Amino acid sequence: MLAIENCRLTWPDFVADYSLTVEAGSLCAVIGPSGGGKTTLLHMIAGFETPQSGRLTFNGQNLLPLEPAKRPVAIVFQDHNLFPHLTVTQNVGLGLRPSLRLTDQEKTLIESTLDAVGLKGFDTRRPGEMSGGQRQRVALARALVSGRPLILLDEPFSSLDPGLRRDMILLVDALRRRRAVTILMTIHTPEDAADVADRMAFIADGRVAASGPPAAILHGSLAPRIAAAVSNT
Ligand SMILES: Nc1ncnc2c1ncn2[C@@H]1O[C@H](COP(=O)(O)OP(=O)(O)OP(=O)(O)O)[C@@H](O)[C@H]1O
Repeated sequence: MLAIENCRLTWPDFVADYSLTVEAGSLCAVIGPSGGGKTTLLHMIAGFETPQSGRLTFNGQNLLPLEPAKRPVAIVFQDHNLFPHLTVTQNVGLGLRPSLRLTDQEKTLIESTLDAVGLKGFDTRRPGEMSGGQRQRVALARALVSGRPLILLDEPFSSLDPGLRRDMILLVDALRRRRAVTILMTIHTPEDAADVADRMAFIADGRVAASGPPAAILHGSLAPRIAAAVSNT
């Protein structure tokens, strides 16, 4: 289980105080108004931001003393951070070995992961030769090959058209079931994830204002705030 207890971050114009639990192996969609603190939450879990107080554990392990590379966490950014001069295999290989001196076993793992995300045969392509959706699949494959059990997706599919976005969310759902990973995904279009997420967390003003089953969040007392947040993004 991912357990975030009163993790507090303070800047001159923004204060966050997060509390949230996410069961291991589940998919939690993080929604809320722009500037509410969704990305900051993911950055804190990944170790890019350090809370002044609070507790952050994953399956009982305290993450706070660990630098980002040592955390059991892989993060996929909206702009996917692929290197344009590297092939698909090399970009994914960076998730395993930054030196890119890949063993045969690692190359096989990359091949099977590319297959799992629907990119069989794309291994020698470069990002510039692929569509936006295909590039996001490469970034997803890089996170998956790392073998890290907690995957954070920060608005990964918002630049895709609605049909493709939905396909990608279904792919994420299938992969997390097959690989038993825990996923936190920020999303501007909650309805895309309503039937696949186990949990939805609504974040505003640096706090988790509510979390629970998607139907309860989307149709509960927060519905007007969620509708306003979605229409403003
Ligand atoms: N390192 C930092 N220094 C100062 N302020 C920061 C820092 N990191 C985040 N913030 C502030 O935290 C607030 C929340 O930003 P965040 O990016 O987490 O929101 P968000 O909900 O992800 O928004 P969006 O949906 O627009 O991406 C913003 O006001 C931002 O300026």
